[in-house]
Amino acid sequence: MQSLTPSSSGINLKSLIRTKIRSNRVNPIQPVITCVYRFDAANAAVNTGTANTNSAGHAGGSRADWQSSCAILASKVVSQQQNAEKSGGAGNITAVNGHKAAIDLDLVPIDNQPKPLTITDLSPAPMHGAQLRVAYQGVPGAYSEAAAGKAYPKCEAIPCDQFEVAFQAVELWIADRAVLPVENSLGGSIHRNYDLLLRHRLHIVGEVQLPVHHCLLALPGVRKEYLNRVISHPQALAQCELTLTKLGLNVTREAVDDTAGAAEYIASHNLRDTAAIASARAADLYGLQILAEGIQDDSSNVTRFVMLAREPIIPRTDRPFKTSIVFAHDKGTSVLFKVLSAFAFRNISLTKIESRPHRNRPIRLVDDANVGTAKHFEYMFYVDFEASMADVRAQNALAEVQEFTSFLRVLGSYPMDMTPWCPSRED
Ligand SMILES: O=C(O)C(=O)C[C@]1(C(=O)O)C=C[C@@H](O)C=C1
Repeated sequence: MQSLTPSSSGINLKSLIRTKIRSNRVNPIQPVITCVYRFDAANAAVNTGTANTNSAGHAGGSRADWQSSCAILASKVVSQQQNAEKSGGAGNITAVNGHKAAIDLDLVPIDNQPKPLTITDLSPAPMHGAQLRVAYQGVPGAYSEAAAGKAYPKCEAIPCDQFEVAFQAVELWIADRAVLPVENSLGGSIHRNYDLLLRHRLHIVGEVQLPVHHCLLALPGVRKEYLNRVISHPQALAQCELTLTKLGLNVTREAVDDTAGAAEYIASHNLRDTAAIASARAADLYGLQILAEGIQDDSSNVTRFVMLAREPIIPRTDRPFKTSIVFAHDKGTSVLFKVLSAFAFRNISLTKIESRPHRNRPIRLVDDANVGTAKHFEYMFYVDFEASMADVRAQNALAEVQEFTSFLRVLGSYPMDMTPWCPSRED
């Protein structure tokens, strides 16, 4: 797997998306793309567009915004190629995604004029080669990067500073897939990603289980006794809570965006009183020494990641599949019991159930006549079950669930990660 840093890619993904978010400053917390079912109370507008459009046209993300992003991408490619030409490249007119990028437009015959870029031109594009571009949250050396490599072994991994940016990178065709953590065997669910799955329109197309083997990292020559602070991702700090105490460290714990980012921060700020909890690969990448290995409180520490794409995959029955759904109801507590029994009666095992408060975010429901109404629900329920949507049992179960619930969405039906994993070092 290749790791693509913003500078080496020539496209600074973070700043590209930040510029976009900044230019949409009216409502900065809104994602660029909003979900079809979401009612945006703040803007008193109903979003009825597809993933890339927003018919309400509010600052959150219009088609024009999306097109301007494509234009930024395209112009970056043109300028890169022009620079290459200036520094000794061929003097010919260069082609970008099959389009002529002429330096002197006046000299180009009319039928050779550049054609507008289309969605197909942008993905997969020659500028990225044939490699799948996979967005993950964190910097190189993060466990999410390792998960991206496990999910798509030859991928070009694209670091993103936030989970939301990874979602947007796929929606804006900057990446082909995102690989994001949803649950850890010690720390539990990563709630943010559950909320984002609902707000965005991406589909779960796979899952990977990654054994997470944490190390305590510090600058070369630093000893444990010198430490008064340990920094890492909040999940990693939680996963090592007991071991840090057992190691006799009298340290404060501080949360940062990701494990490898913590390692990088120590190295770049030359911090001799601070250690990071991160992977052995992060130690290699940022020139830190490993003070202690395997410091997670449970040797079989594993994080489950989901793979996300713009399009769903076709469910099959020739191998074990899992299906993830989210639903909401407003008819009292017995509904949850009925929903769960729809699976129990058909011998379908549930592997996960998660509830998320949802009171302040109305959902837009569309009826058969395509009339939309905004509705408030107390909770959203996320359920994973072991069956494919191609399996008639799953179809019948969901037909029944639909009768009991007011909102139901299939997040994806995808092959289960059956690879055996052991609590040994992965990285
Ligand atoms: O910080 C990282 O390295 C990550 O990839 C994030 C993350 C997480 O969000 O849970 C992933 C796996 C580990 O459980 C710890 C942290």
